[in-house]
Amino acid sequence: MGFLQLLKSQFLCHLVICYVFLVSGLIINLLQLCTLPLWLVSKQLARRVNIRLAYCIASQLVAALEWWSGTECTLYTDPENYPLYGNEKAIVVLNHSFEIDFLCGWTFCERFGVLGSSKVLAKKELAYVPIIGWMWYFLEIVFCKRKWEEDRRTVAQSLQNLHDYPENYWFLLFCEGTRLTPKKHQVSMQVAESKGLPKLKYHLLPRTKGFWITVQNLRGTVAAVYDSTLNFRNNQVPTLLGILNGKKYHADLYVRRIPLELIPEDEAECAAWLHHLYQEKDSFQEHYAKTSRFPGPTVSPPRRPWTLINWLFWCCLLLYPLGLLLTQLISSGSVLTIVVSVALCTAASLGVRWMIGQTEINKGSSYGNKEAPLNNN
Ligand SMILES: CCCCC/C=C\C/C=C\CCCCCCCC(=O)SCCNC(=O)CCNC(=O)[C@H](O)C(C)(C)COP(=O)(O)OP(=O)(O)OC[C@H]1O[C@@H](n2cnc3c(N)ncnc32)[C@H](O)[C@@H]1OP(=O)(O)O
Ligand SMILES: CCCCCCCCCCCCCCCCCC(=O)OC[C@@H](O)COP(=O)(O)O
Repeated sequence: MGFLQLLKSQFLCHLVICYVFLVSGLIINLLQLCTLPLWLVSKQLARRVNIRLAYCIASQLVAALEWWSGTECTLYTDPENYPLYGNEKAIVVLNHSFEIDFLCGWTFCERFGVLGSSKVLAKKELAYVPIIGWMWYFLEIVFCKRKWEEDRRTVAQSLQNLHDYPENYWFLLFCEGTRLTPKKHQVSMQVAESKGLPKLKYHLLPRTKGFWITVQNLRGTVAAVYDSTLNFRNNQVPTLLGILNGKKYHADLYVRRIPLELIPEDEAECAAWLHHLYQEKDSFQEHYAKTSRFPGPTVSPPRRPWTLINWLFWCCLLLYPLGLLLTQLISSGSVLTIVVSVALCTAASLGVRWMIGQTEINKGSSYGNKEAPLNNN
């Protein structure tokens, strides 16, 4: 192990990174709160300001992936469509089997200039995650309870609100609805069987209602669906803790652009279309398992310096006062102050560990474990 790699695995480094993320995140959340009056004056300006503020948070995690861990991202796609990426609004359909799939998604958003405005249909529980969840509130992220009877109205309303969104965005949909586990796969294949649908080897059976309602409500606004299939080289199982430890991964993403007009309007036809899409996605994963690549030509969209610049900015801004505080603390010699400070640091690191836990599959929800979902946690 080289010196740099050893350094990246040190707990002290992780503490510093988490401190910068936590404090800058809370400052940005506060700034976002300050934009509330602006919504009354100019909604579009408030949205544009919030896109930039959100970029300052999300890009720190992207910087950790692309600059700290040095993870590489290769895109397999039709070169004819490449110039459209980032220059139109799109719905992204992605497989949900990796703990950092959302972060790879963000990384591609960053490289095509839509990171700040990127959106997702997310489970409601994530709205309460400090910093990221609070940031999403100001980005008009669409939340669902994964209870259709309640979601059909609220999700449609939130999607309608995006009609006059002033900047291009990618709207991410994990149609599987939950992360893939052997148990959830087994249950979902029983459902597939009961519905007379072909079994999938690498995916859960997609939930079709969220896709249909998204397509219907964003018609006329969004130009295309980007069918995206993600995998990692050499059977890597990437984690956020791995990224924090500086572990390098290699992500491969296969993207097909499907014009929105090609997607059926009728609910049943749209559902059948999505099931067929997942059967195709399954065959792409089979191809990957056999050949270690997706079909078609590759391109590696380059990483941009902005995520690093933003990260270094916050480090410079926040590490100096931390240094001053520590010096004062040690020179004060007060045992009580030192004990309180250590307790605060411990609480903060436990908080960050809890946030990282939100990304871990083994701490995931029980949604999809039973044919009729009983609860969401
Ligand atoms: C590559 C570029 C990437 C770009 C990235 C862009 C943006 C990035 C932005 C942000 C990044 C951060 C990401 C954060 C990630 C957070 C993601 C999540 O939170 S995923 C969870 C929430 N999302 C979803 O669930 C979406 C999919 N779900 C749906 O669409 C659902 O239909 C629903 C709308 C949520 C409603 O769910 P509900 O359970 O109430 O209803 P369903 O219709 O789904 O269920 C009943 C239906 O399903 C059948 N059934 C029962 N059991 C199962 C089972 N185990 N598997 C499959 N199907 C099952 C049941 O028979 C019913 O069938 P029917 O419809 O025929 O009646
Ligand atoms: C700069 C680096 C700083 C690192 C510090 C650590 C920061 C921690 C950040 C935590 C980010 C939290 C964002 C949560 C996104 C999780 C996305 C996700 O994958 O959700 C799962 C759901 O889709 C389905 O849930 P399940 O039903 O599988 O359960």
